[in-house]
Amino acid sequence: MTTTIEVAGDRPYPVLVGHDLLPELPPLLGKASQVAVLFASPLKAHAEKAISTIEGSGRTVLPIEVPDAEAGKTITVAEQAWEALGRAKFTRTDAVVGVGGGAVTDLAGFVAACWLRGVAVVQVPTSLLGMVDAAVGGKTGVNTAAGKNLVGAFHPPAGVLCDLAMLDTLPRADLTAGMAEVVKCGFIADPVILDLIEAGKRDTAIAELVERAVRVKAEVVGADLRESGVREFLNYGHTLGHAIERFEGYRWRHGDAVSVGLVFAAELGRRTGRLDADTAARHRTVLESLGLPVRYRRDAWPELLDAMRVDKKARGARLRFVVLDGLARPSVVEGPSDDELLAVYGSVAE
Ligand SMILES: NC(=O)c1ccc[n+]([C@@H]2O[C@H](COP(=O)([O-])OP(=O)(O)OC[C@H]3O[C@@H](n4cnc5c(N)ncnc54)[C@H](O)[C@@H]3O)[C@@H](O)[C@H]2O)c1
Ligand SMILES: O=C(O)C(=O)C[C@@H](O)[C@H](O)[C@H](O)COP(=O)(O)O
Ligand SMILES: [Zn+2]
Repeated sequence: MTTTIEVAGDRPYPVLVGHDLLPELPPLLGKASQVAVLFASPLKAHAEKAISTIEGSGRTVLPIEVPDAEAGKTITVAEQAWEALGRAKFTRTDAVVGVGGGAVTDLAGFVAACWLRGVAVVQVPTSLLGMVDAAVGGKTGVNTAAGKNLVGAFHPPAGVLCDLAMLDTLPRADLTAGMAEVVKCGFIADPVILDLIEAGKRDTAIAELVERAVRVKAEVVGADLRESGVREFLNYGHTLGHAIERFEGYRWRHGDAVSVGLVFAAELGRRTGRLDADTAARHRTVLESLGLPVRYRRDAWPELLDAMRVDKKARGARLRFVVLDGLARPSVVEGPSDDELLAVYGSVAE
């Protein structure tokens, strides 16, 4: 069964969740006569199926293979893709398709957002994290030495195909990392997600978990594409998470870093008197039960604090963190002192 979740906005678009969704791809490509398909080598087989489906609709395909994972999410790789589009004389009615995990869909979206100031992109996420988060919502971008996703654009896709069959080839560690964003959605908006995971239904209820997490994301980004309000809540756990990713030179999985960041944010909520101790402790328990990391290096703190200062939610010198006032009640805390933050870091430091 295929479920369609509509994302509202100036240009509403569908997110399809189900099996064998590639036949749904051509109608999302509009008037494109050329379609660039961005993919990394582990997804070559999946990309080839997408390519033959697009070719079967009478369009010309430009396959663009990019480096895998975060190694592909750079301005250099984006530039190489733009050069390829230039050589192919890609026009405004042509389209880009991203087939891959969140790194590839972020890159594909960014390439599409900038080419001729914006051509259509259709996302075919192949990782759990890509399906429940990265491919939905139109945040696109690349990493730089200064920090995670600091260069990018808001560019919503024309459609998203979450083909659950693709998860069969996803390495277990990447599936686990994706669960961190699913858990995030559970804490900020939909506690049934947490109940399902605690009942041990992570694998048997994967379709329901994906759908629930997509609905959380779709509702938020449909209301606030450009993150002027509620969209910040999707950044729960990310202030420290992104700092860890930078500290690790983008070699840690995003979801793993977010997992540590979620425990940190829960503790910040508890220490500032907003969140009850049981809900704070529940973060650690549920993430640990999934095999996600909940601790990080004590000696990294000065660099992590420095990295958090370029977080997009910061305003001037004031850091801002998403916290919980209770289960499914996200809010923002502004300007905690460095001493307070260090004390909170003690709860995840090892
Ligand atoms: N734009 C957004 O709103 C948003 C949201 C969340 C995360 N992100 C970004 O997404 C990225 C993380 O995404 P990710 O966790 O998917 O990591 P990833 O894209 O690095 O993929 C992880 C690994 O899994 C492989 N893989 C993916 N699907 C596969 C499949 N079906 N079969 C076999 N291998 C497969 C990839 O090739 C890669 O080696 C980060 O860059 C993060 O910043 C963006
Ligand atoms: O969609 C959003 O908004 C999010 O914050 C979702 C996050 O899971 C995601 O990692 C996002 O890329 C982070 O955005 P950033 O603006 O902090 O780079
Ligand atoms: Zn994230």
